[in-house]
Amino acid sequence: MRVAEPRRCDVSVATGFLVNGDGHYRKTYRDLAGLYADAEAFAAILAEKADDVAYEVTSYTPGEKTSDLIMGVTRMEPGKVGREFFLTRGHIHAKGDRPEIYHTLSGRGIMQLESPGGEVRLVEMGPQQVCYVPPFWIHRSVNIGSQDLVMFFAYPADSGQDYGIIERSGGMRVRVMDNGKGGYVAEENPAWRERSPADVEAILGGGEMVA
Ligand SMILES: O=P(O)(O)OC[C@H]1O[C@](O)(CO)[C@@H](O)[C@@H]1O
Ligand SMILES: [Fe+2]
Repeated sequence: MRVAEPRRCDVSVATGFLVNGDGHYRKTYRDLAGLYADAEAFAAILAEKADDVAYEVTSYTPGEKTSDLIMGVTRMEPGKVGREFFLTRGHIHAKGDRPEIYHTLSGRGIMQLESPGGEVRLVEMGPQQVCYVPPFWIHRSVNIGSQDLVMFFAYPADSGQDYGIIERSGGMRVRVMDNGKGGYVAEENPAWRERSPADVEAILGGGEMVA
């Protein structure tokens, strides 16, 4: 068996890019339709900057196996839709037992986590703090600061992303909102629907998790 070549990439914290990677995608505000609670405020953002970049990901994918690690950098703009802070779409890994790490390089964020059973964890993320996202947690990042949120991430290359799990439950269970005092508050999402025990079991697939 031939061994893979090492790869050196550079992280540009200032631009929020992984330099010398092999992947790059952008999400515009138009791409984020349906994620936010305040439809009127979202329409106003679309009217102003529908095709501007809301967040972008530069990455390096060395292979496709469980034993390959995709690594990259996510850069997310600061801002709010109404009182709700800007966020990534969020997903669970299609292979749910795959974990992920996120290392915050700059900005202030929340790693918003939700277990299949509906438990919620909000992990505050500042520079040089690393969040371990265990297997089976739905995860999304939220920019609660006034600057770009820049995070390095790594996860097994065969993880995949399942976005439907959030859509099917009417969004994530809480929304991270401006508390009007320079901080955030988690508010219940009234549209959220609990997953059935059968759904939860299908997601966990006999795997183990703590929460
Ligand atoms: O894939 P989403 O939920 O739009 O969010 C993007 C973030 O998640 C990732 O897909 C990694 O799991 C990164 O590309 C980035 O940190
Ligand atoms: Fe992920």
